[in-house]
Amino acid sequence: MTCTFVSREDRSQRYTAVRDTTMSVEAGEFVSVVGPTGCGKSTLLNIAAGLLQPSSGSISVFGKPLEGINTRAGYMFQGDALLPWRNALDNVVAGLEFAGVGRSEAVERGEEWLRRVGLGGFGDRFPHQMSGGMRKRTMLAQTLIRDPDIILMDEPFSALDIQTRQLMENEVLELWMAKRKAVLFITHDLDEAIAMSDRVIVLSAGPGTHPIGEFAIDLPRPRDVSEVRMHPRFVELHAAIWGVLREEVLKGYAQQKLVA
Ligand SMILES: Nc1ncnc2c1ncn2[C@@H]1O[C@H](COP(=O)(O)OP(=O)(O)OP(=O)(O)O)[C@@H](O)[C@H]1O
Repeated sequence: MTCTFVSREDRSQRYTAVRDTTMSVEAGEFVSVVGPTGCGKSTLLNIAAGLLQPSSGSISVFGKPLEGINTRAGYMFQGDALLPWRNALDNVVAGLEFAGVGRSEAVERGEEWLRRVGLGGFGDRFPHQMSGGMRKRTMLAQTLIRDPDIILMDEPFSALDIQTRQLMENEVLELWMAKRKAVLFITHDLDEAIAMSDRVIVLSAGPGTHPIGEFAIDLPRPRDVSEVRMHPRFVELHAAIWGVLREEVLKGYAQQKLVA
């Protein structure tokens, strides 16, 4: 699959973000994609979500070609995606409401999910009354409440401090271990990718991003993201993947400096 953006002002101006890329995630598999900044990671995720059409190539979901929005997927964005005028509970149940679930069932399931993400009793807080970690937990509950078969996450924890981040990574792993849904996880943090995943895919710097390495993460589960970093196999995998990623990060950085 390839994805080229055409400039609105000048249609001869084109930018091919992703080129000749084939990627698959098995049911129940946790796959991370790492790559230098601006290389096209979010573009790939938007394509998987059905928010963006590839310029050529195709996407299939559980064997069927994807047309329009990927309704089997839940999407957790990089930034703050909560509605500021809704409290935590009403944010969590928004998707159920849109799907036509009745209020009392929605509230029951919403409260259950708030408890699962450690926010039991905080349902009446508005986004501005919550910490960054609480907002992320609310977003997590909002994404998972509809029980999607595929979970798409775009650097979900990049804005958090390291302690909150590790807590949330462990929570996501725990929830994932219980349900084993397919996860496509975008991050620029190699440690996070290795600690969480079954497989790590490395993307090249753009333009024309494509996978340049793929690594099976054969670390035992269940994992604690801070402990697993001490595992000798973790260190080995980190060195091997960084060997592939390093050059691309430098290229990506040089390009950003050119643009700036
Ligand atoms: N709608 C668009 N129109 C034109 N160019 C775009 C559009 N969306 C993305 N791009 C370009 O495509 C490239 C890839 O963007 P993308 O957001 O996928 O990168 P990323 O790897 O997710 O970045 P980051 O690590 O900074 O989040 C960038 O150079 C970006 O400027």
